[in-house]
Amino acid sequence: MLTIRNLDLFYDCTAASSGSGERGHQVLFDVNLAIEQGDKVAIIGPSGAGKSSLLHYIHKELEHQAALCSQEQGLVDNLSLYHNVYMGALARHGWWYNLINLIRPFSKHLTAIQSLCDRLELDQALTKKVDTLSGGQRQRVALARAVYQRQPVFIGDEPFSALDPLMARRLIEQLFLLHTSVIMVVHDRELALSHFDRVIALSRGRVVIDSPSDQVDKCEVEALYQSDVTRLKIAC
Ligand SMILES: Nc1ncnc2c1ncn2[C@@H]1O[C@H](COP(=O)(O)OP(=O)(O)OP(=O)(O)O)[C@@H](O)[C@H]1O
Repeated sequence: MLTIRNLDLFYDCTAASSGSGERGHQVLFDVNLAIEQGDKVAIIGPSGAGKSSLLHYIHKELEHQAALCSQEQGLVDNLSLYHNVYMGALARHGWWYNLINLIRPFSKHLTAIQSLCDRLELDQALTKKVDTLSGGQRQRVALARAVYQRQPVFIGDEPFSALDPLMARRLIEQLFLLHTSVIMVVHDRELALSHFDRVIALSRGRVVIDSPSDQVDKCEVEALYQSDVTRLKIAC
């Protein structure tokens, strides 16, 4: 589905064949990856390792078959939960259809969005404005909007950071049912190892682990995070 070879990425997200100071701050170094259809991939690594940068690069490459749920949710506060989720479907319809639906929602979409919200444990009225929702509820609205794009690939940048771990596990199972492939930055290492088929770990812009999750050495993962802490302590 996607092959990345010798990727060097700079802060302006320009890909180049080799590292060079003149391109600015380099964030990814010589990344080589192949992502297949059906893969359920967790991307882990310490803060600043380059996870979001890699994820956005992957989204750019898979743009026409992938829905992105990014950290910047981009919800429209004075619109309802329904309208925010419906935004995922805007590209599937013409402007006239979208305009009518904005004024008077079609029952077909009301039913589909209600059912999706039920699956994502979002038990709020569809008419509720999103600025009255909690952080975790807003995160699930953003999640629902991405799912409502109905793309085969789901790409998520820590979409569960405001949710309790048990709910996060249930929602991942729903995402796996709703998408052929899932590629997600995950902060919770336990979750990455227990629920995803494959784990990619980054450290300082390099891929240091790319393995089936049941073959990942947990000590190696912990050392990855620990080495970052040690580095910080030495710097202090
Ligand atoms: N737009 C940007 N301009 C300049 N530097 C950037 C930009 N975006 C990211 N960076 C830098 O790139 C590096 C990797 O950032 P990135 O957000 O990809 O890391 P991350 O692993 O996702 O971090 P976190 O877990 O904290 O979200 C960091 O050093 C960051 O400061």
